[in-house]
Amino acid sequence: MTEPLGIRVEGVHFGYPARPVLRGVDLTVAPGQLTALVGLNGCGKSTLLRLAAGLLRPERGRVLLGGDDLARLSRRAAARRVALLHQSSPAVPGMTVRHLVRQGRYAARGPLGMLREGDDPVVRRALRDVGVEDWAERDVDALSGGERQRVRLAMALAQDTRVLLLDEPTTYLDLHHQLDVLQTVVRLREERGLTVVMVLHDLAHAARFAERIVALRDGRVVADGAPRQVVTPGLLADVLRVAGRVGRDPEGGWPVCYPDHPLPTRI
Ligand SMILES: Nc1ncnc2c1ncn2[C@@H]1O[C@H](COP(=O)(O)OP(=O)(O)OP(=O)(O)O)[C@@H](O)[C@H]1O
Repeated sequence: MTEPLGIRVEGVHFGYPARPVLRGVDLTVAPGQLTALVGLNGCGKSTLLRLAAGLLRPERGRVLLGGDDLARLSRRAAARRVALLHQSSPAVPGMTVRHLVRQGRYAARGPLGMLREGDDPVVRRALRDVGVEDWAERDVDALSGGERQRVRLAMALAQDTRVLLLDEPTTYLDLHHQLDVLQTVVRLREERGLTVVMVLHDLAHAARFAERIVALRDGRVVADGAPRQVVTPGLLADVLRVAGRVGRDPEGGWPVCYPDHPLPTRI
């Protein structure tokens, strides 16, 4: 197992034209930590992950991976350290699952774009990690939404990075595969020492699988801590704009939410 890498987001401001999104985000993710990022639609979760992956540059502040400022790393050097599972991506007509997952190896390619020796075992392992090896020769555009989501996760794993950023990894998945994917993430993080940040809309999953929950509102971190401390009726109301109760799982002890009704929201 290689040493896990930590992430530091320092005073980050970012906006799209005419739309400020992040307004001074500070966040330190310890090496090997499994963090869930929660918040309302449009509050900036995906933007924060894109900044942490080096796909966007902060207007102010900086993002460090393992102590190195991402702004000083080339796109390829960053992609060797951090993989991002995007929220969605278009299907590529005629591309097989194996071919798509191999795209995850682009950062590991040599200067002439050739796959280095040893790439295929990484691709095979990624296909196995999410249980899609039997589909390797199928066309991606012939897969269901949930099947495609798992293949996209395999592509991110094929990058073989120490930091994994997952933007809604359970989207399109049935409950069986939601649990399967989240347990796989927990297992890989333990086995390979990955640092994981994942955006989850399901607070029940965040409370059960993450060791830390970070909540964003209006472009700022407004709650940050262990699920047992952070998941409260106040968080439901203030951050997720839902009135509800919070109890405890009788066996696991993690917080369980009983949402009741939505509260007014500006977004
Ligand atoms: N490429 C873009 N150009 C302009 N505005 C954008 C762009 N991408 C996102 N935004 C806007 O920035 C804000 C934050 O978007 P972001 O995707 O980070 O939110 P999010 O918290 O991930 O939302 P969701 O839960 O819906 O995925 C939103 O208001 C969105 O409309």
